[in-house]
Amino acid sequence: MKKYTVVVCDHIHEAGLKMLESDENINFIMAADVDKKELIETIIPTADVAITRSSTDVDEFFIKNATNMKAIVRAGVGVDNVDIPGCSKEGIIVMNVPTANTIAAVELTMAHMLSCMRMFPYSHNHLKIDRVWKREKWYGHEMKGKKLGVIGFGNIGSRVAKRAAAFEMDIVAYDPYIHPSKVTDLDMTYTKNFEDILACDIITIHTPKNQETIGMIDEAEFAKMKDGVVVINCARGGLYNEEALFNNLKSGKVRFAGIDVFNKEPATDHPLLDLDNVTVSPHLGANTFESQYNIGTQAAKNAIEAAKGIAYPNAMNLPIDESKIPAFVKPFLEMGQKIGFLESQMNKSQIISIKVSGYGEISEYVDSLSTFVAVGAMSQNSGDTINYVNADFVAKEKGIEIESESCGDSKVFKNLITIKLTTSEGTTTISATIFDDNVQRIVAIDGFDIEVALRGDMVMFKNTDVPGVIGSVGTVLANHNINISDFSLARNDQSQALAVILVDDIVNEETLLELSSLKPCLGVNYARI
Ligand SMILES: NC(=O)c1ccc[n+]([C@@H]2O[C@H](COP(=O)([O-])OP(=O)(O)OC[C@H]3O[C@@H](n4cnc5c(N)ncnc54)[C@H](O)[C@@H]3O)[C@@H](O)[C@H]2O)c1
Ligand SMILES: O=C(O)[C@H](O)COP(=O)(O)O
Repeated sequence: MKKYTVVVCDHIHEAGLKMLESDENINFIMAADVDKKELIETIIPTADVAITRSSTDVDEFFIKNATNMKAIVRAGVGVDNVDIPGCSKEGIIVMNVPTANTIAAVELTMAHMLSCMRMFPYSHNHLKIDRVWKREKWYGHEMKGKKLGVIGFGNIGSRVAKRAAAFEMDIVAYDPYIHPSKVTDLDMTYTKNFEDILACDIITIHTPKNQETIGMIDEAEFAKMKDGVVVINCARGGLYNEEALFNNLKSGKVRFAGIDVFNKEPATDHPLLDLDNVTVSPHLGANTFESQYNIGTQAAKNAIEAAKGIAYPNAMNLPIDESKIPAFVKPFLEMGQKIGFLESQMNKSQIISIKVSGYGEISEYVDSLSTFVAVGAMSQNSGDTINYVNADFVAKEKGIEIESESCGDSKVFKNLITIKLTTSEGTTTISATIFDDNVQRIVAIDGFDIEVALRGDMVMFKNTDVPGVIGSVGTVLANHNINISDFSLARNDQSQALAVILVDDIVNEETLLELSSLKPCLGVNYARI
């Protein structure tokens, strides 16, 4: 029985571990407490799938050692510590578990907000640790009537806003990537002007960490804030420049900050910890029993499915999200891959370019289609190492140009794809469609209108259009004991003919040579689909 190795690199809920343990196809290794260098050097090379969290960086070192890896499941949301392009290059699919910890992070954000407004941890410690009862020291501020600036109105930001609205706060949201109605439908203010956020009483950030958002709030932004502003970060360390945050907390410009995440974690020696106007937590946004149960079980399920090649839920680097494509597209993708494979066999030399054109509704999906065609075309030379994740990278590395074009409607077919493969020795162009009964059909090869199925062993015989050719070709094949299952013929206006012959047996070199030595022959190609 085939066994797949799933390595768990960080702690996940026991229920998830049990799922892995009880699957008979899974060889499961719990490596959360293994030193990271040892993990990567000795265990990662054996893994088909790895489950990670923010404590395991999937960086160049990790990827270099992930020689057997098919997929990585990030048991949580943030993938800022996963080198996604690096994984794509090696054909590793990256998945996350996007919404399972949303509520946990939302509620921790509210906890920090309330703590900052009432200095709660400090009054708590004053009484509990120092045993001082000094109520006049701990005047807080109310949330009601204050302006809350929410940066990033996704799963977490939008829910923080709803909870803050229940505290009767005025919400201003900044998120250029959503439709404003997502905010205005909730009777909140949507702004495209970042300064509106900087003018708020409390600012909370909920964006991913990427090149655009790192240091999004720096000295210049702090300078524009209200004196006595409160800032919260339960998203990712570094979204507020930490040095600027420290300076502005120290000066009192920022009255209080609630911080769950740090640029470098673990952060036990961070300067922010020396200040007495911050509430801090050690990256606890996802740490509730409910959320960890949900994440652990979903991550385990996804890892098992990915290991077995069944599904890749929430894959971030596949060319297409299968759950979002209409059913009619899938057979075209499959057929595109087959045609890429066929053309690369018809024209066995260095591939220079691949051009994919789509007519009809399929034209909206030509980009995804071109990836599938590239997988088919390159698999002839690259075998197992080519897949949908790395095809575009490998093509680029090999200097293969991939082009896709969306054309209008086809004059004849509801949907039509045309794939042109250019190699150092010539060009092959095939057009194909899917008939209503879901049958894949080639409808043209190199300018010949010919209807052919895409299957099995195919001999393409091109000749000058003179009498007797069909008989001669049939005789050669019969002499070699090769049975013909289908014979299609087309002619062009240059007195040439093309026969596509589907045969039941493998055609060897000797037979192909004999065919090409027939007098009217202009070329013979053979492909196995
Ligand atoms: N502290 C924790 O333990 C914890 C837990 C869960 C999530 N997170 C982090 O919280 C953040 C938000 O997670 P989510 O689940 O809400 O993600 P999400 O993808 O649902 O929402 C992110 C939102 O940010 C917006 N955005 C992106 N770039 C932006 C920009 N430049 N300016 C303004 N808005 C921008 C996006 O349009 C999106 O609406 C992520 O960084 C995630 O890693 C932290
Ligand atoms: O992005 C996330 O999902 C959170 O930051 C949680 O990270 P963690 O899984 O390392 O706790």
